[in-house]
Amino acid sequence: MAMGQSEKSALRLTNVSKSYGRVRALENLSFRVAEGRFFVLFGPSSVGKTTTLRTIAGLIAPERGHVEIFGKDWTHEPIAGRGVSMVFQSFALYPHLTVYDNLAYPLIEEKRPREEIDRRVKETATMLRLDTKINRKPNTLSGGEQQRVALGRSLIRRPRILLLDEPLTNLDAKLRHDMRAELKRLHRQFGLTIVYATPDELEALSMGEEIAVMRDGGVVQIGTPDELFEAPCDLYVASKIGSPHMNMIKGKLATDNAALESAIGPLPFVKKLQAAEAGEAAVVGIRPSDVRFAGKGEQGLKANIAMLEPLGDVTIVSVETGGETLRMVLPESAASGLQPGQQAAVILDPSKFYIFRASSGRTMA
Ligand SMILES: Nc1ncnc2c1ncn2[C@@H]1O[C@H](COP(=O)(O)OP(=O)(O)OP(=O)(O)O)[C@@H](O)[C@H]1O
Repeated sequence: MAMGQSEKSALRLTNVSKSYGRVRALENLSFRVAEGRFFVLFGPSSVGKTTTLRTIAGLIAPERGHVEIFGKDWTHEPIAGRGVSMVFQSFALYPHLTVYDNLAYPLIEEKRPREEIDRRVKETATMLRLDTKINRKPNTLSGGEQQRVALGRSLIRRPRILLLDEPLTNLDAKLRHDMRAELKRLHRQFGLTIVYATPDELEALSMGEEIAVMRDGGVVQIGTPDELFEAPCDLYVASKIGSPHMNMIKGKLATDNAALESAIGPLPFVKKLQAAEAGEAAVVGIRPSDVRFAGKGEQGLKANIAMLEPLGDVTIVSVETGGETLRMVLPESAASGLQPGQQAAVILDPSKFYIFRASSGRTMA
């Protein structure tokens, strides 16, 4: 989902760089977020997600680059007036205050009239389904309810952009699931622009309308979940998007550039590669769902079944062939009866190959 020309940008970062002493946290970071979009910053720990959010919020001034919010350059402007609110990973509620007073706090700080505060607290509590909990203290609430109060404290300011820094990390699996749905509902209902940082692939793919995959303080690729899954720009993105992860087979290109010579044998391509050097080191990627057992009369790669992981409706089957382990995803019914140690023949569908240049990791085909 590339941003259309007609779409208004809520946020635009251009070549933002920021260091902490010798640590380069952000390096020429650029991206745009359209108004109303659920935008995810996705990447492992230390790639710079929190630093990015803090820069947008105005808590950090970058050394280089620009931060524009709704068309205005805020790079060197104060925090107030940005219309941006941030929910931190370790949200801290005031333990001695009730839910009502926790929600009211930002408006009291803004010295709003009492009637307005009362109305907005009640509105926000209803919106977050906290209306029956309004007189409780935080320590009598569940983790999910506490998280909703923290969210409410941000939303009550009516931000134009909401920044969320790994907000579900401290919740258990069931609550995370519920909160994902809740956040999607809030986003749809109120048309908020959200920038959501997470190292969790499932969160990124299930909530993000657009995802920026980050590495080393920069953005590697931006796209919808489908775009990142279908057309990863390099090995890094290919290995981070899709579960179970893509199988990667190393080798070198055959002299005619029409196959990979690998430890498991030659893997012929559907089409000869252009702009490749014969003998060049390359990697073939194939999704576990595109590996299957050979049918009767079909010639497949000789393999041994190494491990079975039943997940309910599907089973992940790991097979060993030529010193490589390949994962396959099979429907439960197709995996029943399989045993570790059994011999099998597997087929890799060449029309589903991703081919990467080993030196740069970039996608070649
Ligand atoms: N105040 C600081 N002083 C020094 N180094 C810092 C500071 N804050 C962050 N860093 C470093 O900057 C880099 C980026 O950190 P950042 O917190 O932005 O990453 P992140 O992607 O949010 O990670 P996480 O998922 O663990 O929160 C890291 O190497 C981190 O150690």
